Amino acid sequence: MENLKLHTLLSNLHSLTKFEGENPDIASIEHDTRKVVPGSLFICIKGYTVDGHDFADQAVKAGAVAVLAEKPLPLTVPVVVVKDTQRAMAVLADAFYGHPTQALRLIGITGTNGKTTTSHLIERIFRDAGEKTGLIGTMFTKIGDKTYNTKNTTPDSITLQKAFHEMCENDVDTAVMEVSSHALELGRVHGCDFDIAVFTNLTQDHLDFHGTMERYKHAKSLFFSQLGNAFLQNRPKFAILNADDEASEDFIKWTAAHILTYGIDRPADLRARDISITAKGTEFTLETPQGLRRVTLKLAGKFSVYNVLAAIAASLCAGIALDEIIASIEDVEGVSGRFELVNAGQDFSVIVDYAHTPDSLENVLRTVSEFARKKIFVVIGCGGDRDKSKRPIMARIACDLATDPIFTSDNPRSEDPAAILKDMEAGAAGKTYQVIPDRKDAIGYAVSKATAGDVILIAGKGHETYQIIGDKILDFDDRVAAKEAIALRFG
Ligand SMILES: CC(=O)N[C@H]1[C@@H](OP(=O)(O)OP(=O)(O)OC[C@H]2O[C@@H](n3ccc(=O)[nH]c3=O)[C@H](O)[C@@H]2O)O[C@H](CO)[C@@H](O)[C@@H]1O[C@H](C)C(=O)N[C@@H](C)C(=O)N[C@H](CCC(=O)O)C(=O)O
Ligand SMILES: Nc1ncnc2c1ncn2[C@@H]1O[C@H](COP(=O)(O)OP(=O)(O)OP(=O)(O)O)[C@@H](O)[C@H]1O
Ligand SMILES: N[C@H](CCC[C@H](N)C(=O)O)C(=O)O
Ligand SMILES: [Mg+2]
Repeated sequence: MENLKLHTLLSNLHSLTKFEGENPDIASIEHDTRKVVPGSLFICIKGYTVDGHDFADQAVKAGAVAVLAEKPLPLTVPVVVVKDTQRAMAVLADAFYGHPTQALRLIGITGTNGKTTTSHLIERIFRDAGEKTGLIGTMFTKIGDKTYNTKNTTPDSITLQKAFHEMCENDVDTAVMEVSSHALELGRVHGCDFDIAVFTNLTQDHLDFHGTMERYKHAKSLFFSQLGNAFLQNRPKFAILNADDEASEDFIKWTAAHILTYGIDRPADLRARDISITAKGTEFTLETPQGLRRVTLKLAGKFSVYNVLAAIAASLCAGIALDEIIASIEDVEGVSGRFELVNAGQDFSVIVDYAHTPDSLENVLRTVSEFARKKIFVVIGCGGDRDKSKRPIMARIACDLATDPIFTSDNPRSEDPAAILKDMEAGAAGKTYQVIPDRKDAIGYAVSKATAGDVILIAGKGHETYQIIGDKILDFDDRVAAKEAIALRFG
């Protein structure tokens, strides 16, 4: 990146009060002292844990040449005071990195479940169509063939714009990203010029953060109401909405973008009918304005059909040919940790899945029920420091839809694992279940009890390769734990 003068950078804020202080070169912008280098502009953010203003002097010691804050600070470098540093950070990040999303086709996916899966499907279609792609989401950030670890599903605005900038430098044509409700609420995607905004569904999660389903829905709706309000011929904006989810009815009213709907149960522009679940996956007939096609997926369940419909709709809006899209989709084997089969020579099925909400757990267990002929074991926990009200609901679903539910731990974080399990048990009064707090033991128990033809669903952690207990991040992978347990039993 070329250095920018502080005053030039600040002009992007369009503040009515002109900053008259010194005008150093800005080499980088950071909100985290741990990333500050000589020449950085440090932005103070009031966080949920600490206040970035308390770290400003540390930033200066690390080489920051200017500070953006919400109050005057006694520092040796210029301090620019704004009302809301979080908001200013998004504007400055976009400007510092050269407004990268204006040079990319940007596709975002929001919704409670299915964001990662749908984003991976879309990325695959565009790659097969010969485009260079970028991907940002829960599992990683990918630019061309390089992948980077991510902390958040949707990163903060600086990390985000930096990734987009790198995409532009690497000639990426299309960037596909997950847009979480937290990101929408906290303005992490302010300034991102989305071309296509996709909605998967809205069901219960994250009530610890949003408070009510209404507020949660409102956060999701921002994605569509903020989508380009100009009818540009060269860059039309599209909202891809799930006709079977009633939240879409409001999103349709609140967006000015062109709308394409998809669905199964209700009329939609793209509709799947005659769905049949086969041993190898799912088949359905696709109705589109461009004709009918029979589609054969290697992916399981009705919920996968929704993700596929959303991906097809987004790709059609970008002008990719329907038959090309279907060829790509039919070739997809699956997404890591989503309904992933673990085969280690055992005579029962073991499935690792990322279901960690009531709706996803119910969907995935219903899908299992469609082919399971004998017992269904489910190993399930609920995350610590996350929505407590979903715990009893998930436990009840596990008891209602599996024959052998086993409650265990899933990233207890700062909470006592026993207390989380008690919250779960409150939803399972009168039902039969086991409680095995150690996740490895819980998986071992299910594997030791399963017999030929049974199914074990290990839910909640999917692709995760860790278990967070207290402030320790321990190595843990459901797929490895299952394989080890199978090896122990069958030698
Ligand atoms: C609740 C929430 O969203 N928290 C996010 C927030 O953290 P925070 O407010 O606790 O930050 P903080 O630690 O108080 O720090 C405040 C400021 O001081 C700075 N600081 C702090 C310490 C230090 O030594 N030096 C320093 O400069 C920090 O960089 C920050 O600017 O800002 C951080 C940096 O951007 C985020 O990584 C962090 O996400 C945490 C890890 C998190 O768990 N978030 C979850 C709830 C979340 O956002 N989830 C959604 C996905 C949900 C889904 O997919 O279903 C997501 O998009 O990831
Ligand atoms: N369209 C869908 N509707 C309901 N459940 C789904 C759907 N797609 C996937 N799921 C279920 O949700 C789980 C998580 O899927 P995925 O990772 O794609 O969602 P996500 O929205 O990215 O989740 P997160 O917000 O945690 O990143 C899957 O393992 C599956 O059980
Ligand atoms: N994006 C979700 C992931 C939850 C995954 C589950 N394993 C847990 O830790 O609760 C969250 O941060 O709430
Ligand atoms: Mg995700």
